[in-house]
Amino acid sequence: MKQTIRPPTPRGKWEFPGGKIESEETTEQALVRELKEELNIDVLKQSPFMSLSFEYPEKHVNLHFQLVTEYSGEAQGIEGQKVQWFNKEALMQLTFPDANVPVVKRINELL
Ligand SMILES: Nc1nc2c([nH]c(=O)n2[C@H]2C[C@H](O)[C@@H](COP(=O)(O)OP(=O)(O)OP(=O)(O)O)O2)c(=O)[nH]1
Ligand SMILES: [Mg+2]
Repeated sequence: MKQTIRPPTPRGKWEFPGGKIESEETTEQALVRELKEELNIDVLKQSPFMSLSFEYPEKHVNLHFQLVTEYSGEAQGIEGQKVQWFNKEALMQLTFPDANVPVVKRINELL
């Protein structure tokens, strides 16, 4: 069974690991950097999974979700955050930020 990892959040909901793309970076480079910084893993293979825009009351976000199919190392919450692997059934029971609803739906359908 395919599993998906999510890291913690200061915002009280489960989130996928990741963060803001810096101005000189591609999406792929940003993911490699963020997963090293947040989980101490090295991403070896990734591909686009879904992109979307969402309006929170306080901000607009453009989110690019990537599917990581190969990595080395063992995921750890090295920034002190809670990290856990969930299978798909457990994933569907979690509470995510509102912007994540379409991606969780697509995980349910495709993975
Ligand atoms: N990482 C992550 N961010 C998400 C998700 N869903 C969602 O709406 N967001 C939003 C929240 C934030 O506005 C933005 C990502 O910010 P972030 O806090 O992860 O950024 P970062 O790692 O660069 O952290 P920082 O240095 O700015 O503290 O995207 C998600 O599943 N994962
Ligand atoms: Mg982050």
